[in-house]
Amino acid sequence: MVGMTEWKTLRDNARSMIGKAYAPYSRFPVGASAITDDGRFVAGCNVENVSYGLGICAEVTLAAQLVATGGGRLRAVAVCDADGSPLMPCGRCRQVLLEFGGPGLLVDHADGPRTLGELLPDAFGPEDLDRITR
Ligand SMILES: O=c1ccn([C@H]2C[C@H](O)[C@@H](CO)O2)c(=O)[nH]1
Repeated sequence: MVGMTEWKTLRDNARSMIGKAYAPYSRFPVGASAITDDGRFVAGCNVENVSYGLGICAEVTLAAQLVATGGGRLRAVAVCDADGSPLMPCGRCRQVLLEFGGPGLLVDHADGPRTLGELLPDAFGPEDLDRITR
C-alpha cells in the first residue's frame, strides 16, 4: 500500500530532480523518484550525450542509484516532465523498471496509479530464460 503522503513525496522528489537533469540536446528534462520495499527513496534524472544515442533516461539513472545505495525492490515510482506533470516511462524504461519492481510496481499516472504489468503486458522476464537449458 502506497499512501497519499508517499505519492506526494514521490512527485515532489521527481519534480526536484528536473533541476538536476542534463538535457541540453532535447531540452526535455525528466525527473524520477521511487520508494523501495525498505522505505528508502531513490531518484534519477535523464543524462544526455553529444553522441545522442548514448543518452540515458531518468528511470535508468534511478535504477543505478537503487543498486548503488543498497539494492532492494521498487514499490512505486513517479516520473515527471518539466511542467511537473506525470510522464509515462518509455518502453525501454518499462523493461528496466520491471527488473527491479516486477509487474506489481505502481507507476504514477494523472488518472491514478497503474501497475507496471498493465503498462508492459506479456513482458520478457526471468522465466523466459529459465525455459531454456543452457
Ligand atoms: O521515460 C522517459 C522518456 C524520455 N526520457 C528522456 C530521454 C531524453 O533525454 C528526453 C527526450 O526524449 O527525455 C526519460 O528520461 N524518460
